[in-house]
Amino acid sequence: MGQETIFAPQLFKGKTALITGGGTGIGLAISQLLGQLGAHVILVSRTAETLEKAVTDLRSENIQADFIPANIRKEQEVEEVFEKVSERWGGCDFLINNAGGQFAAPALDISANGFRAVVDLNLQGTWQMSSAFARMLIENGRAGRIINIVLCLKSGMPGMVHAAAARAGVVNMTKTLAYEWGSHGINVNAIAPGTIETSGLQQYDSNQLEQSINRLPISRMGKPEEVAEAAAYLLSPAGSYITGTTLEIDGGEHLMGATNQV
Ligand SMILES: CCCCC/C=C/C(=O)SCCNC(=O)CCNC(=O)[C@H](O)C(C)(C)COP(=O)(O)OP(=O)(O)OC[C@H]1O[C@@H](n2cnc3c(N)ncnc32)[C@H](O)[C@@H]1OP(=O)(O)O
Ligand SMILES: NC(=O)C1=CN([C@@H]2O[C@H](COP(=O)(O)OP(=O)(O)OC[C@H]3O[C@@H](n4cnc5c(N)ncnc54)[C@H](OP(=O)(O)O)[C@@H]3O)[C@@H](O)[C@H]2O)C=CC1
Repeated sequence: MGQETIFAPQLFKGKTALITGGGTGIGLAISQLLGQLGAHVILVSRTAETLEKAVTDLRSENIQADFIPANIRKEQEVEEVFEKVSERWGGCDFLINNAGGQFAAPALDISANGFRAVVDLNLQGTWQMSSAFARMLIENGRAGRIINIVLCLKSGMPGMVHAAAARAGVVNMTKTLAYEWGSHGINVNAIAPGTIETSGLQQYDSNQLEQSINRLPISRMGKPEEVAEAAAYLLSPAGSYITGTTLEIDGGEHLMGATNQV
């Protein structure tokens, strides 16, 4: 069955993709699509039960899927992920840094530790994964691609200052690493989703979500599958000359200016 796609069935045959947060929402849609296009997908997140269920479902569609439970905030666990990937499957070609999130709160209600937690997950975690992935590729003389899933940054994100700061850091990290690692054959890009219909949105006020959706040029929520198609494009041969960019998949939200998230 699988997801509807414009891409050819065996586009990613012979490729291996590691997807953080690959067991839920946007990450699961990316795992599903890359898998159905022939890639071996390796799902990474903290909750083994969620990953196990996702992998069982993917395998039932003849997708080659595996999982490694790990917390991307923990440097040692990240190192172990890549040791396992190298030992068990001889490395991988694509890294999708999708794991992330935050809590909505006015800036004055965010403690130093609250700010640190969000930066640690979204910026430090993404860096640790990217760095370990690039080292593995470069040691093996292998090319690769990285996609960082960020946020639609608009002109600021009232109610999410920690996430806005962390993701802006990832956007600039994307450009900088694209520059530094281009000569190693590693393309680095980001995707900035707008409001995408996943269970991750349950923590937000539904009235506020509705208001922000209503004002969009394309006035509906995005689907995780629409983000997955963009990821497949960037990972495909069509994306071979694209690096350092951030692709907005947001129904035009980036045109709208800031809205309050709390
Ligand atoms: C229009 C809306 C568009 C939205 C677009 C975006 C959508 C998405 O991103 S969907 C993604 C969905 N998933 C998530 O966002 C969940 C992610 N959240 C988390 O995983 C965690 O909350 C965390 C990583 C952000 C923090 O985890 P952890 O380190 O375990 O946090 P602690 O519970 O230990 O707390 C640390 C620190 O933060 C303070 N804190 C936690 N929640 C709040 C809150 N709601 N308001 C204020 N402060 C909060 C907490 O009190 C701790 O601080 P101290 O008390 O000073 O120690
Ligand atoms: N939905 C939306 O509207 C938007 C989402 N995004 C971003 O897209 C990404 C996916 O979000 P979405 O699918 O909606 O929400 P989900 O909550 O389903 O996805 C978050 C994923 O990240 C994983 N994760 C969280 N913390 C860690 C950690 N420390 N180590 C490893 N994995 C972790 C979670 O798994 P586990 O708990 O098992 O660790 C989960 O699978 C996030 O980065 C989110 O911020 C951006 C813009 C809009």
